[in-house]
Amino acid sequence: MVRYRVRGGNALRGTAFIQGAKNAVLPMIGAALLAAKGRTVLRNVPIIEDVRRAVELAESVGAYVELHESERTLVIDASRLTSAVLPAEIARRFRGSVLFTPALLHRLGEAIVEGVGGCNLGSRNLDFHYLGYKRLGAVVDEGETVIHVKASGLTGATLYLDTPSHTGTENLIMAASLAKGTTVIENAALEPEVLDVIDLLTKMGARIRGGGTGFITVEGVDELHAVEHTVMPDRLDAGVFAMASAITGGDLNLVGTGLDLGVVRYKLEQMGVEFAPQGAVLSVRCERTLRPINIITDTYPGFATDLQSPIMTVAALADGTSYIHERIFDGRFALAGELNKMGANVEVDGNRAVVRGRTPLTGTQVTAHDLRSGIALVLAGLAAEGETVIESGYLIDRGHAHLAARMRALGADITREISEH
Ligand SMILES: CC(=O)N[C@H]1[C@@H](OP(=O)(O)OP(=O)(O)OC[C@H]2O[C@@H](n3ccc(=O)[nH]c3=O)[C@H](O)[C@@H]2O)O[C@H](CO)[C@@H](O)[C@@H]1O
Ligand SMILES: C=C(OP(=O)(O)O)C(=O)O
Repeated sequence: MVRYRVRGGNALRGTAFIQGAKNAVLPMIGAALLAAKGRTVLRNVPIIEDVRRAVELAESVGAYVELHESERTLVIDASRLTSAVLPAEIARRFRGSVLFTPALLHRLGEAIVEGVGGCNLGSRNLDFHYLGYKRLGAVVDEGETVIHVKASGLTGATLYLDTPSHTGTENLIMAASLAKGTTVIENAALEPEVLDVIDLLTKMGARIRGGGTGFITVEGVDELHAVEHTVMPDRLDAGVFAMASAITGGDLNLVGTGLDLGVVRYKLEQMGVEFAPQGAVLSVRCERTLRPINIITDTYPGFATDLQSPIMTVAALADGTSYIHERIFDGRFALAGELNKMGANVEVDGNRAVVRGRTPLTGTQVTAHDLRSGIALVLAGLAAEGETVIESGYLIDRGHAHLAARMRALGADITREISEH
């Protein structure tokens, strides 16, 4: 059991180093398995539990993988894949496991998916993935627990996503990259991480046009080769550090190549947070009482659902009533009950929440129900009086690298503990 212990009241000051993006590196590990020769090198890899699970999963299908933690570098040799099975005990522990299917399909002619994990956020369907594979010529056998996808070569087709699924877009681009002929993906996801994956695949030899337009065309090629790529910075990690600066009255300099917080920055500015880009560094501070905010989550370039829980904590500390409308997932308000235990006043009605601030927060024992509610509780702990103990800290470690050490370096009083129970 991992738990985080936070004693609130310290302002966070200094330079925060933003990790590489979880939601870019996971599809990249899946993409590396498409290369039948050579070694792929991924740099700026976040040392998070999801990456460790992805390494285990890649090894379980026969890839040779080196994770050089202090160099934040992965070396992946997928020249000898030996198993088409994505075993339940690893695959059920992270969502990114879904991104291994295209490589197994192309390299071994089948993928046997024993399970897919990820944050528990209500329904998380995969129908767009499987419908897409079918339209490319695969046979998909959806059993009670195991899904078997088979194909002796894929052929390009026109695909349409009902909503622009993030991993769905990545999977269908990977599947189309080695298919015969042209594939068109309509209503594709626009997320920057998807564009970073397209950059990697393009370096590998894939022919992909239209990234970022919602309308992607892929001309299939015969093979993809192993290359080197640097993972983009994690805008969710950056958003969390910006919020930590804001709610503690701190002053942080965020460092992460080409960091772009988009709408998150504008929403925090509406709340009174000041951002000052200084060349490659983004400074964040807040010297005034926070104003309340309205948030509607959406696919990119809308407000990212993954920062909805963290901004709920910020809203609880703002002076007035904030409104949050969650439009991506139907079960992403598990944070509300935990925040209320700390003294917040959050009322949930379906996919809408009303946050009445400002209420003083007091430390107590709380539970992370998913990665982002976990990090939102760390934020609450930083601003609370007394000690906050956050159970189920593994969920936080799924997505944030060396969190306690990075926050301690900025003045936070936070420790990460491991116990038997
Ligand atoms: C590893 C990774 O990149 N995870 C991210 C990815 O998850 P993930 O790719 O799983 O999220 P999707 O964009 O696919 O899902 C968004 C919504 O679409 C629905 N849907 C999706 C696919 C499908 O085939 N059918 C369907 O109905 C889901 O049930 C959900 O309600 O995007 C989410 C939304 O930005 C983020 O919260 C996750 O951090
Ligand atoms: C929902 C998330 O992750 P995953 O899709 O990996 O479960 C997240 O990062 O908040």
